[in-house]
Amino acid sequence: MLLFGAINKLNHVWNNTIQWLSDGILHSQRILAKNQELELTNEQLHNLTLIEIEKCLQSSRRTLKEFSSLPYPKGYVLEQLGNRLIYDECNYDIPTLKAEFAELHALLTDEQRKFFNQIMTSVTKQMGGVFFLHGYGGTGKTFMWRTLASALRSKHDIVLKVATSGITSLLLPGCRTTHSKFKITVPTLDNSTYNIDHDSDLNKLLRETKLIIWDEAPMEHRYTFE
Ligand SMILES: Nc1ncnc2c1ncn2[C@@H]1O[C@H](COP(=O)(O)OP(=O)(O)OP(=O)(O)O)[C@@H](O)[C@H]1O
Repeated sequence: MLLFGAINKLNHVWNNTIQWLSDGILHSQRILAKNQELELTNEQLHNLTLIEIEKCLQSSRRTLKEFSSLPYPKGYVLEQLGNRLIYDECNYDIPTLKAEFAELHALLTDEQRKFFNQIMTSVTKQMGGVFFLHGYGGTGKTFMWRTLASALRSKHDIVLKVATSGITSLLLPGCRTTHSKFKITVPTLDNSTYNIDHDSDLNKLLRETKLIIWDEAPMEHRYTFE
């Protein structure tokens, strides 16, 4: 409504809807902080709600600063909010994921189950490793990734899903292209490095990540892996 200028008395609407607008903020902050006992004051809740609105506006290159009758989130809350990338990757509906995992896991074929167990063992024991899963179209690769992702995400673990092409990225929920996610330089040369700052949110996200699922990996130039 803000984007389309559909509200006249912004302040009035804000004051009368804040309790609904802020619904769920505490829940998502508890997930982000990995602390189910976390409590927030009303002021913090209001600020976090404003940050959510600001985030929506910024995705359309707009900002709350354009709306003088609405408060603007305070800086200290912005700092407290933490890493937005990690927040976004943790902000999943856990009961839905658990149900999805139970459904998919029960359907795995013996071959899929073997791969699933192998990859899950490597992740849970933090052994590291690279697994290359290939097969003809329709043999269940995407099905496997969905099972792995729901297994880990339902335990609050971070799984990044990336794909080489934009088309493929649309097939996997929450998926991004590798170039967008990892800031891979274009063109990618033999001496290129990922454009990720040491102290950046993305760096912290990658260090927290348990599994990266890279769809259509053979379509990528070998320099992007190296
Ligand atoms: N174990 C399974 N039980 C039931 N259905 C399955 C199973 N494995 C795969 N499928 C189904 O088979 C269809 C094809 O699987 P999927 O899309 O995962 O294949 P794919 O290998 O990723 O194909 P492509 O390479 O074309 O992307 C999907 O509808 C998927 O839900």
